[in-house]
Amino acid sequence: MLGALAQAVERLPPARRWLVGLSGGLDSVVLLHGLAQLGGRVGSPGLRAVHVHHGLHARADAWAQHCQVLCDALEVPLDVVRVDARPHRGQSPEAAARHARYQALADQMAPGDALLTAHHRRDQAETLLLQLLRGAGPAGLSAMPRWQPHGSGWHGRPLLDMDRPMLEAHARENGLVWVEDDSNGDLGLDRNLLRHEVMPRLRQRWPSLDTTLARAAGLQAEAQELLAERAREDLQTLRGEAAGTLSIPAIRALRRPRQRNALREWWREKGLPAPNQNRLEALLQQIRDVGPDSGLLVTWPGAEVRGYRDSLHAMAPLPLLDPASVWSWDGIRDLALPELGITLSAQEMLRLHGLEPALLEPPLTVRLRRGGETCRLRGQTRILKKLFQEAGIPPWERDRIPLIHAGDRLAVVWGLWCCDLPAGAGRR
Ligand SMILES: Nc1ncnc2c1ncn2[C@@H]1O[C@H](COP(=O)(O)OP(=O)(O)OP(=O)(O)O)[C@@H](O)[C@H]1O
Repeated sequence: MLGALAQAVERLPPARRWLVGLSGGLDSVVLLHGLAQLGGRVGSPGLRAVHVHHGLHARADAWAQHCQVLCDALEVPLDVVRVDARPHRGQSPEAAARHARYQALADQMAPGDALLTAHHRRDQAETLLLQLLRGAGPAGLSAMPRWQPHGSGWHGRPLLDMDRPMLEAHARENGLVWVEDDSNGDLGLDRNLLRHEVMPRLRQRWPSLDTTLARAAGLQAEAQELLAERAREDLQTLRGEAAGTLSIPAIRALRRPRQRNALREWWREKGLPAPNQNRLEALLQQIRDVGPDSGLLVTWPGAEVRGYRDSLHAMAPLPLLDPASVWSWDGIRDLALPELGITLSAQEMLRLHGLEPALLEPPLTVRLRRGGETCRLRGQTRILKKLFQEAGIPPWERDRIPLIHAGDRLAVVWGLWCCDLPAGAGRR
């Protein structure tokens, strides 16, 4: 096992430090033990273990304690991180725990760190089958890569080419002790049903099932890489006018499979979840049918796509805002507006607008657009809506732009215009 592990880690990118995700189960105990044994080699990165305490199981404290005993014996530092793994509406408890776990593990990573988990070949085979049963395409059927970017570094799986019996043998030979999670026996969970009932039956007939399925996953990963390459090429020609947008007419000119392929890559690059098949088809239909400015909008959990003029915009769902919101600003200290994703500062005001906010007529208030606002530009009074239209600002952005008022006058449309001020006021 150690020889295979040494080879596997040599194929991983360099790292300053390895953080091992230690559940206390057999797989991660073997991984940590193996890495600790290799640790004496010249040039090995520093080693640290992280145990995520989900607080969900009656024995959760005992698992954390078990990890501590093991790490003390191996002289590997351990961090026990507690997380809130309560599921959101519509989320399964397993998905919530998994999400909280990977977030907590990513939070522990410093630049140059690598997260290592103990997924092995059987996990890979199960993942492929689960994805197949969900109707996944090549991206899902690629299952788990040997490594991928994660947090501020990367996430590697050095046991991915190893069989479970090899890990068990290593544990036996070294007298390792591990904990069993009794939820692993719950056949109500899809993965457990596959693991305990379906795969053993398949393995009787096809003894090298795990290797064969892992090979199929590798072939899918290769096909997916080519699709992603094609998508990246297509995205170059699809770029819309505004940064990060796509041109609707250019998308229309592609055949449907290429449209789908390019859009999936676009969401992936933006870190947004892809929609399910129904939502994707609804979007493609709107792309085909809507005219400019007819309000293309398709939403799904975690993302929304909107059309404005000829461009397609994708974003995380916009939080609802109260148009009556008013913030007061002293024009000196930074004013964070998290609902708008903006922080106002005197320095930024000077940079963007050449204005010293503290010199504006007090009190300074920040408001949102309610309709009917005007701004004097170069001596001419203009309706704000018209200015937004001329500048091509999409409607959903217009309502989120801070409007800084000096007394009762609109003085600054943040990032865009500085409305005419009485001679000399506020300007440096
Ligand atoms: N509580 C935990 N704390 C730290 N690391 C963990 C914890 N649970 C699991 N891990 C790491 O994640 C690996 C996979 O664990 P497990 O198979 O239970 O995950 P899963 O829920 O099936 O999801 P996935 O396989 O997608 O991570 C483990 O081998 C271990 O390295």
